[in-house]
Parts: sequence; C-alpha cells; structure tokens
Amino acid sequence: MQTFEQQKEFGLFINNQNKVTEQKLNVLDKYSLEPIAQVAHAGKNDVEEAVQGALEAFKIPLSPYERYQILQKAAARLREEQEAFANLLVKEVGKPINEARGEVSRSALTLEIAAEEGKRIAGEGVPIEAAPGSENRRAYTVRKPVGVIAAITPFNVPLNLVCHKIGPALASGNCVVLKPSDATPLVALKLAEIFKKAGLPSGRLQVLTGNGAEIGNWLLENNEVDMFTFTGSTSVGKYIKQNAGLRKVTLELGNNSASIVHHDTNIQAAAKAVAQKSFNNAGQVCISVQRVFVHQSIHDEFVQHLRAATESIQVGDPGKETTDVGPMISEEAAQRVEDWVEEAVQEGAKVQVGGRRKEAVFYPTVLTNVTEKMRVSYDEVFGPVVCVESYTEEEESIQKVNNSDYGLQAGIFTNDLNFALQAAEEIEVGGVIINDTPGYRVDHMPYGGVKNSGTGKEGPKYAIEEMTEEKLIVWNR
Ligand SMILES: NC(=O)c1ccc[n+]([C@@H]2O[C@H](COP(=O)([O-])OP(=O)(O)OC[C@H]3O[C@@H](n4cnc5c(N)ncnc54)[C@H](O)[C@@H]3O)[C@@H](O)[C@H]2O)c1
Ligand SMILES: O=C[C@H](O)CS(=O)(=O)O
Repeated sequence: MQTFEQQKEFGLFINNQNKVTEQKLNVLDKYSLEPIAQVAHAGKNDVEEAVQGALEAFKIPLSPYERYQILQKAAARLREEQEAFANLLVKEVGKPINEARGEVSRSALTLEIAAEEGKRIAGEGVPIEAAPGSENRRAYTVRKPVGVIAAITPFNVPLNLVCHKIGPALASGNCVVLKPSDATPLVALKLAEIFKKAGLPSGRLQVLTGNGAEIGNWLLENNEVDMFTFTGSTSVGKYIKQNAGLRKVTLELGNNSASIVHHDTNIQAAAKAVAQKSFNNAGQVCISVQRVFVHQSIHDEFVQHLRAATESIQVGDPGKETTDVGPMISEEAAQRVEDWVEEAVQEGAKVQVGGRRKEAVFYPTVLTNVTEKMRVSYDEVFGPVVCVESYTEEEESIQKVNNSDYGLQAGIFTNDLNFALQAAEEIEVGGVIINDTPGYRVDHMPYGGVKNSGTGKEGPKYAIEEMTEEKLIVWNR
C-alpha cells in the first residue's frame, strides 16, 4: 500500500472512506510551480452525503473522556509525523521548513489544549430562587454541542488553523464538515487520516475538497448545518454571514496590523521584531506587521535598523534549512503585491529595501514616506511589505492605528506604562501586545478581531464557547 507521501491522487474524506470524484483539482508545489498531486472536486451530492454522515454520527454521542483520548492520540501522531507534515507544508504552501516545523508543533499543541478543554465544559448554578415567587426553584445551565459545524479554512496556516476548528469542535461533541483551501488541501487530508487512526468514529470529521464558492454555497443551502466557522478574507466572511440566516457564525478575517514604536524603546530590538513578523510566511499572516508608526525623533534610526534586519533575510527555496522567506501562494498573488508597491511609489512612497519579484517570490520590502491614503496602508497587503510612517504626539499614533477598517491585533513598543495602557485601552482591536508586535499569538489565548476582522473568538476554550449552546434547566421542587 502507498504511503500518503507516495500518493498522487486523493479522494474526498467522507465517513472515514476515500471517495474519488471524476473531476479533479491540481495542487501545485508553490516554489517550483509544478503539480504535486490531484485532489477530488466535490459536487453537490458529495456535500449532501458529508453533511448527512455528520448528522448521523452526531446521534451517537461520544463521552468527554473518549473525545479527550482521540484528540490526544491524534496530537501524539502529529508529533511523530512532524517531519512528513512539515515537508508537505513546504510544498503546498511554500512555507520555509523551519517555520513549517513550528506550525506542526503548534498544531499538536492546539489539539492537546482542545483535548484538555473538552474535559472542562461546564455550566453554572443560577440563583433563581432570589426572585420573589421562585423560592422553591433551583436552576443551573449546561452547555450542549451545536451539532454539525461547517469549517472553512484559508491557505496560509492550513494545518494549525484547521486544528483550531476541528480540535474544539470535536472536543465539545460536535461533528465537522471541513472545507480546506483549494490551494492547500493536502495537510487537511493527511490530518483526517490521523484522526481515523486515532479512533474517531466515521462521520465525525468529513473533508471536502474542491471549489470554495460552490461548496460554500451548498453548505449554506443545507439546513442540517448548524454553524459556520470561517477563517479567510473579509469579503467571503461577509458573504457567509449574510447567507447563514440565524445559524451561529464565527469569522476570523482580514487585517492590516499596526505597531507603534515609541521613542523610549530599544529601537534595534523593535526593528528586528518588526522585520521578523512582517515577513514570516512571506507576509501571508493575518497578524503580520503591515503598518508601523514610529516616533519622528527615532524614525531614521529605526528605518536604518529595519533595513539592516530585512537585508539579512535569506529568500528562496523553502525546502532549504537556511531560508527565511519563500514564495507567496501564487505568482498572481506576488504580482498583485508588486502592483500595489508600484502604485505606492508613484504616489510618493520610497522603497528602502526589496520591491522586486521573481515569479511567486516577492522580496521583503520596507516602504517609507507612506500615507494612510495609499492602498499598501489602508488595504490588507497579505504579502512581505511593511510601511513606516512617523508621528509626533502619542494620541496621534493611537488615531493612526485606529484609522483602519480592520482590528485584529496591534502592538506597542514603549517603556512608558501610562502610554502603553492608554493605547491598550483606546486601540480598537481584539488584542493589544505591549512590547512586542501584533504578530504574537500562542494557541490557548483568546484570539479574534473587531470591525472588518471578524466576530467571535478562537483559542480552544473560547471556540468551545462559540461551538456550544448554553441551556438553562429550572427545577420546580
Ligand atoms: N483572522 C484570522 O485569524 C485569519 C487567519 C488566517 C487568514 N486570514 C485571512 O484569510 C485571507 C487569506 O486567505 P485565503 O486567500 O485563503 O482566503 P479566502 O477567503 O479566499 O478563502 C478562504 C476559504 O474560503 C473558501 N471560499 C472561497 N469562496 C467561498 C465562498 N463564496 N463561500 C464559502 N467559502 C469560500 C476558500 O476555498 C478557502 O477554503 C486573508 O484575508 C487573511 O487575513 C485570517
Ligand atoms: O494568519 C493568521 C494566523 O491566525 C496567525 S497564527 O499562525 O495563528 O499565529
């Protein structure tokens, strides 16, 4: 029998079986741009079969401890197969090997945290007897799984962001129909195999590959789907919310993260941190640093350090141990970033480093003289580009951060406690990171945005709250 790595054709994963379809989809190596495999292209019937199978599975409950054991086994297996998963991420995402290993180890941790949180799902006592006339009553709440959850995920972190959905969903007793990104479906299929080996009963996790808009619409039309958990672009997120009716929706969407760098900070350390978190995964990270507001008194020194840190980055083949930045997800994506940078330059921005492209590789780029009217500042670049602007007053820096349609996370580098806490209070985002970049995330923290960055939280404990319904039970004694 072929190993997963030897296989060149992959079916849908429905009811723990491989289901081949006539129509197929090519998956490319993102650096060589050569096809590496073909995956199935789900039709409407396949989507219905997957949802029906999930619904049937939901009728046979698993105890919290059984779910815990399965998730722990899957996590252990993920750790054992770290290198195989990492190599797959190198190929289908173009993610540098060291970063890919990091994603696999975070993914295992995400499943482990979900396993633990699944044992702690609890309601609360409600002092209902405090109401006049209710003296003889007692009340408490319990949390119930919603049922069948459609999970739709993006290309950029295709293993850990899948684990952030299926981990909490399975831990809380739900069944999941997963639709991974068309560009990066292989790690999701390999993960499903791991869950099968870990003993997950048939139907609790279904994986549908194919066209996002088609599968998305068929899932939206299917009333047996109880909830949508989506990570991806703001436009698709809005579409799902508009069409989900009264069903629950969690949306983790786009962003153009900002960092404030105040004059009292360690300038070189801040510049190094910004360079690292602007360019990892070729800037294709939703909390990538895109906008940096630097106090005018340290602007030039900061830019000098940022330029030096950027120039030292190794760009190229993601399979090489020494590579820091690999290709973007496609040549078109890199071309789009090149166009936006050229447009900014025509509008007066200055390229300090980078600004050039070779096929799907866009070189890490630092722009200065950027204004908030430029697309590279107000829109989501989702590429290896960082824009530096200056400010003079503290309040002005906060306003600049808030002058955005997005609000996922922001960062502030300062030793002034009052300024840090004032900024933390006033910045309109889901999370403020003091003395680090907005790119900081660990997997058990509450994570999610405001404004066009979405609604609802992830991090297993918080995702479980989204994926369960609170139910009140009142006993008239
Ligand atoms: N906030 C977060 O936590 C977070 C994390 C990662 C990525 N993102 C965002 O994701 C975006 C990049 O990822 P992407 O290009 O894969 O996003 P995308 O919106 O193009 O695709 C995301 C997923 O949605 C599917 N899809 C496409 N059209 C659909 C439709 N009409 N209905 C239902 N599903 C549909 C795709 O096939 C894919 O699986 C960026 O905007 C980035 O900021 C956000
Ligand atoms: O792209 C956004 C991700 O949520 C960031 S992370 O990989 O989870 O840190």
